[in-house]
Amino acid sequence: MIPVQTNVANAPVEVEGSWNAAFDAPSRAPLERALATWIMTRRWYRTKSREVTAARVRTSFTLPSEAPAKVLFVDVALDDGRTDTYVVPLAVVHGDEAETFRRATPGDVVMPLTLQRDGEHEDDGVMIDGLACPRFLRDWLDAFETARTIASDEGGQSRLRFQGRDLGDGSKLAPKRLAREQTNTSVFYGDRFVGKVVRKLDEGVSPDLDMGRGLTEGGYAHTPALAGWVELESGDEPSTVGLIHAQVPNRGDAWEHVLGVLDEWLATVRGAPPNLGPGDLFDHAMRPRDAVVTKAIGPYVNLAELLGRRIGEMHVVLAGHTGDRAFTPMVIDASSREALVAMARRDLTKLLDRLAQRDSTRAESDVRTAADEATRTLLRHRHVLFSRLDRVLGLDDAGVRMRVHGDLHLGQVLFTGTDFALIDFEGEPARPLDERKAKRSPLVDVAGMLRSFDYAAASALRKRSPDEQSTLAPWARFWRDAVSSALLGGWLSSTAKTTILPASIAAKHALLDFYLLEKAIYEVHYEMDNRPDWIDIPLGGLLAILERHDPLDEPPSGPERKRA
Ligand SMILES: Nc1ncnc2c1ncn2[C@@H]1O[C@H](COP(=O)(O)OP(=O)(O)O)[C@@H](O)[C@H]1O
Ligand SMILES: O=P(O)(O)O[C@H]1O[C@H](CO)[C@@H](O[C@H]2O[C@H](CO)[C@@H](O)[C@H](O)[C@H]2O)[C@H](O)[C@H]1O
Repeated sequence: MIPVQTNVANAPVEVEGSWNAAFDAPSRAPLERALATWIMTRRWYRTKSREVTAARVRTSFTLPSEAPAKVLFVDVALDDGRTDTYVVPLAVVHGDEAETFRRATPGDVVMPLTLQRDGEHEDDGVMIDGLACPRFLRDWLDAFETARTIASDEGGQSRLRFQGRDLGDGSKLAPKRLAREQTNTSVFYGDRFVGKVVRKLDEGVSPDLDMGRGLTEGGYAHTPALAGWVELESGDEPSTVGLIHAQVPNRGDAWEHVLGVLDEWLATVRGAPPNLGPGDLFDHAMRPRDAVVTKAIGPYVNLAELLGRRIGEMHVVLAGHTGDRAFTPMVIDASSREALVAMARRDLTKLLDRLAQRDSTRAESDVRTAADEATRTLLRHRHVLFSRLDRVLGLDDAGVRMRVHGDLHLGQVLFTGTDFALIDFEGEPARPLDERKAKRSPLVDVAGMLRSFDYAAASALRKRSPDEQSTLAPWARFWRDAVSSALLGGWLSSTAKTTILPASIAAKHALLDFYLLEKAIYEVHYEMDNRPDWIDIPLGGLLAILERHDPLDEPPSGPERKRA
C-alpha cells in the first residue's frame, strides 16, 4: 500500500505515449496516493470519523469505452486498522474537456496528467470520476444492454458481470449524474432508467438486488422494475456493484411532498382540533374513519391510507415469495424473540450512555433546551424503556419474520401525484450486510413510516415562530395521529388475509411499540452522529412512548434495572 501524502493531486503525473498508461505503473503509485486523499473527501466515504492511511488497487477492469476508462476496486486502509473496499470508476479526459472539469467540478478530478510522446509534452488531461463522464456513462449502460462479462486486468478468476432485462437501445438516452450527494451514486438515463453504482463494496448480494428481483418476479407494481445489475465475481458469492431500474415519473419524494402539504394545511387551521375519539392507534386504525377527521385533514388522509396499502401489498408479495429460501417467512420463536430484545437492549444501553454523557456536558450551559429536559426524563425512567422492550419476550405468538424493506421512511418513497413507489431496499446503511438482509416482522416498516409522520409534523412545526408553535402544536399532533392511523388502517386492510401478524391485539400492540421504540433509539443515534440539531424530534418520540400510560410497566427497582 502507498501511504497517503497531502496535495499529491496537484502535481500532474506524466504519462508516456498513451492516456491508457495513466492507470498502470509507473503512474499506479501516484494514482493510489491521489485515490487515498480523493476517496476520503467524498460524500460517499463511509467512515468520516476515521482517516485513510493508504489505498491500493485490489483489481481493475477495463471498460470497452471511447474514453480511456476502468473500474477499480480500491482497498482503503483506515487508521483503526480496518480495510474497506470502494468501487471507483475512472476515466481520462484531455484538452478543453479536462479544463472544463478542472474549473467547473474540481471535486471530480482525481489526478492531473500530462501526456508525453518521445520525451515531448503533447497534451494536458485529468483522471476523473468515471460517473461524471457522459461517455463513460453511455458505455456503462451499453455493458448492461449487451450483458458483457469483463475479465480483470490482472488475469485470474475475477470478473465483472453485467446483466440486463429488456433494456432495449439506450444509446440515445442522455446520461446525467444525480446532483444530490448520497450514500451511493445515481445516474439518470433520459427519462427511462436510473442507475445506481455502489460505492462501499459489501461482500455478497445487496438487498437492493435480491429484494428488487423478488418484488419484480412477484409482480409488485409499486416499486421500479429491476432492469439490470452488475456483480463482481471473485469468490463464492458475487458482490453487487451496480443496478439499473426503470425510472418512475414522480413529483419528488414523499417527504418533500408531505412537508409542502403540512405547511399549507397548518396555515389554514383555526381554534382547537377535533378529537380522534377514544382508544389508541390500533383502535383508530381498525374502525371506519370519522367524517370530521377526513374533513379536517383533507385529501392527505386518503393518501396516507393508500401508502399503508402499498406497503402492505409489498409485504404480501414478499411473504408469498416462498420459492426462494431467502424469502420464506419464519415464525418468530422464543430464540428469535430473545435475539431481537438483546439487540434492542444493547442499542438502548449505548444510547443511554451517550445521553448521560451529553447531559453532563450540557449541565454547564445556561440555556436548558427541550432536548435537555427530554434527556433527563429518559435517563430517569430508563427502566420503563427496558421493560417496554422486554414485553416482546413474554409473547406466545409474535407473528412471522420475513424479508422487509428495513429502512422505510418518507424519503424512500416517490410520490407520483396520485400514488407511491417504494425505492432503495438497501436497509440501514450503517448495519452489516447480513443484518440488513435478516428476516424481521413487517411491523418494522410500518413503524418506520409512523416515525416519519412524527418527524414530518415536528419539522413543519419547527419552521413556525414560538407563538405559532404553541397554538399549532395540538393540530400537528392531531395530523400525525390521524394520518398514522390512516396508514396503519390501509396496511391492516391489505394484509388482513395473511397470518404475518400475531392473532391477539395485545401482541400486535406490544410488537408495534417495540419497533417504534427500536426505530426512535436508532434515530437518536443517527441524529447525534449526523444532525445534532434534529435530536429533539426522536427524543420527543421516545418520551411519547414513555408517557403512554401502561399498567404493566415495571417499578424502578425491578430486575430490568439490574439487567440494563
Ligand atoms: N426508479 C427511480 N425513478 C425515479 N427516481 C429515482 C428512482 N430511483 C431513485 N430515484 C431518485 O434517486 C435518489 C437516490 O436513490 P436511492 O436509491 O435512494 O439512492 P441511495 O441508496 O444512494 O440513497 C432518490 O431519492 C430519488 O430521487
Ligand atoms: O435515507 P437513508 O437510508 O440515508 O436514511 C438515513 O437518513 C434519514 C435522513 O435523511 C433518516 O431519516 C430520519 O429523518 C427523516 C427526515 O429527514 C425522517 O423522514 C425519517 O423518519 C427519520 O428516520 C434515516 O433514519 C437514516 O437511516
